[in-house]
Amino acid sequence: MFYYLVALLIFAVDQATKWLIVKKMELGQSISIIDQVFYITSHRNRGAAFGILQDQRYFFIIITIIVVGAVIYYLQKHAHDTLLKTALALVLGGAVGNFIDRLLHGEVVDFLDVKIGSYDFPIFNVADSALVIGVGLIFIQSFMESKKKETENE
Ligand SMILES: CCC[C@@H]1OC(=O)[C@@H](C)C[C@H](C)CCCCC(=O)CCC[C@@H](CC)/C=C/C=C(\COC)CC[C@@H](O)[C@@H](O)C[C@H](O)CNC1=O
Repeated sequence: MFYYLVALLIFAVDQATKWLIVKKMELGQSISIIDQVFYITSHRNRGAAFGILQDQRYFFIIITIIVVGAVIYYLQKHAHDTLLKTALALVLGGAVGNFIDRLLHGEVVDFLDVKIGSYDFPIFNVADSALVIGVGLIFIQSFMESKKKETENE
């Protein structure tokens, strides 16, 4: 139950920040936070990561429903490890955050604009961050699990 509250918190922060960007900034407007490194830029994406598959709204909605279903099933049935449950809560909160954008508007609000040297990383949002961190933690947890099994079998 606690992990659903974590997901709800991620979802609420994601939606609140997107709402502020839509209300307080013009599309395309950019505010420098750390010059040459970090900007808040009001952007919309009708695709997935890196803007792939533009305008595949219903495809993304279906994929997200599958992702959310799998995460809830796993949270209920198989996840016992705190790290894994936290990771799944991050993925759940992030997936639902972008899902609501796609369902209501057919596009996702992005605003975190990071420039790494000359490379301008795709503008993303809180939901994307939670998704990437959540998936990263799942990889770390499964790697740790396999290491533990290896030492047990020795
Ligand atoms: C993070 C998953 C993207 C997120 O997936 C979602 O919603 C899920 C729940 C539903 C998708 C339809 C299905 C997952 C597709 C898999 C995927 O995408 C592989 C990603 C690899 C990963 C390797 C590290 C890149 C990460 C990139 C970015 C995130 O950087 C922090 C840049 C984000 C910007 O392009 C921004 O415009 C994106 C926009 O906000 C819409 N977001 C989505 O589609």
